[in-house]
Amino acid sequence: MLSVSKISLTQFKNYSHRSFRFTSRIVGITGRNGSGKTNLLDAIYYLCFTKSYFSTAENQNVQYTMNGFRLEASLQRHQKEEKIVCTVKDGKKDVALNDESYEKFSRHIGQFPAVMIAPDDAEIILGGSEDRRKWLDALLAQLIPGYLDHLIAYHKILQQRNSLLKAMITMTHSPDPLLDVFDEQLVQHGVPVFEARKQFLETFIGKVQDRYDYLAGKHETVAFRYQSQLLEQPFAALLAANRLRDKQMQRTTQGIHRDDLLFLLDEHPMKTSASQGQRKSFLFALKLAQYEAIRAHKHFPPILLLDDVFEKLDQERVSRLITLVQGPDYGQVFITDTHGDRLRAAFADNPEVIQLISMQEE
Ligand SMILES: Nc1ncnc2c1ncn2[C@@H]1O[C@H](COP(=O)(O)OP(=O)(O)OP(=O)(O)O)[C@@H](O)[C@H]1O
Repeated sequence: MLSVSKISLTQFKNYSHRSFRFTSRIVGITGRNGSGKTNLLDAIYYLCFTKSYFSTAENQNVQYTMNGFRLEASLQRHQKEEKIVCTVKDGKKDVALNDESYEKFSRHIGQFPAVMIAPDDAEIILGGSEDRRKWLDALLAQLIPGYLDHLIAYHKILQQRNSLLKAMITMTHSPDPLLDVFDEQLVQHGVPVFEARKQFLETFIGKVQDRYDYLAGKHETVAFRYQSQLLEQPFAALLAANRLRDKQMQRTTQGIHRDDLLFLLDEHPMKTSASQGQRKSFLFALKLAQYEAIRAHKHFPPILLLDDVFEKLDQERVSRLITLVQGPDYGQVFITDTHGDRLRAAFADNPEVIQLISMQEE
């Protein structure tokens, strides 16, 4: 079992300094709009992933006018107490587990698995292919050792290759020998990422379908289609066949950085055909299936962070979700809501299972 028992936030977003103790398996966080509920979930996410779920720019996590923040948490993992500290000061980040700083943050990912379900997740369906890759990569990084390292290396080489393609016009010598080297490295790091994505998605859809049917209370067929240029030809051949085109376009046109996922509901694209309610159910199903995949892989349940679920799902779906997360397959769950009464009522059958924390209390 993995759980957070204590967290302290200093100069993190709207928090000057505040500590919280978590004493139950289910923690309800209540408070007005803008009181910092989501920011608290994000702090927990940050400690697990060494980055915010919401903000890509680190300075957005630092309290306005300050020059750094500190997050510290005590966690229980397999009956052992662990301490994680993340600090950012003057743009420099440090992450330490039990007082030992990481040289590579990627070593931390997957050790303290967590899944966030938040309003912005709609982008996974409605946004561009980058949003879907980001979701899939965050998931696979927790499951497959080395996945993140391959992905980071791939993107670094891709950037160098693209810079070379742009600089080519001003060059007096042929860029081909250097492109050969980059291509070899792209294949070396791109193929394992492609294989991991392909293999994972083949079986994952079954889990999503189960969760969708459970939440919706009826059966509608959901499906994915993994779209990758690497399904058509081996990567090395693709790069070779498109070199001239890449030179003309001044960028790398083929590769796993172009992968996408097509989500289907009853064989129609979810993005354009599904209703808002169907999309919401699908997103929850996707995230819950993600949770289960991680649990099955790690042999212990991840931390589940549920932001504003009551605003997103109808009462019937919320009550199915609440029943599910109280079950034996789930570990520590954090749920935010603006209404304490609504949260209390949702757990009326089992009130002792939930600890309620109000943002208004200091
Ligand atoms: N870098 C920052 N420095 C200071 N305050 C910040 C920073 N970033 C965000 N905030 C503040 O945090 C608050 C938002 O907090 P959060 O999103 O956690 O609220 P919430 O309780 O989840 O609200 P809602 O119920 O509307 O979802 C806003 O008042 C915002 O101004």
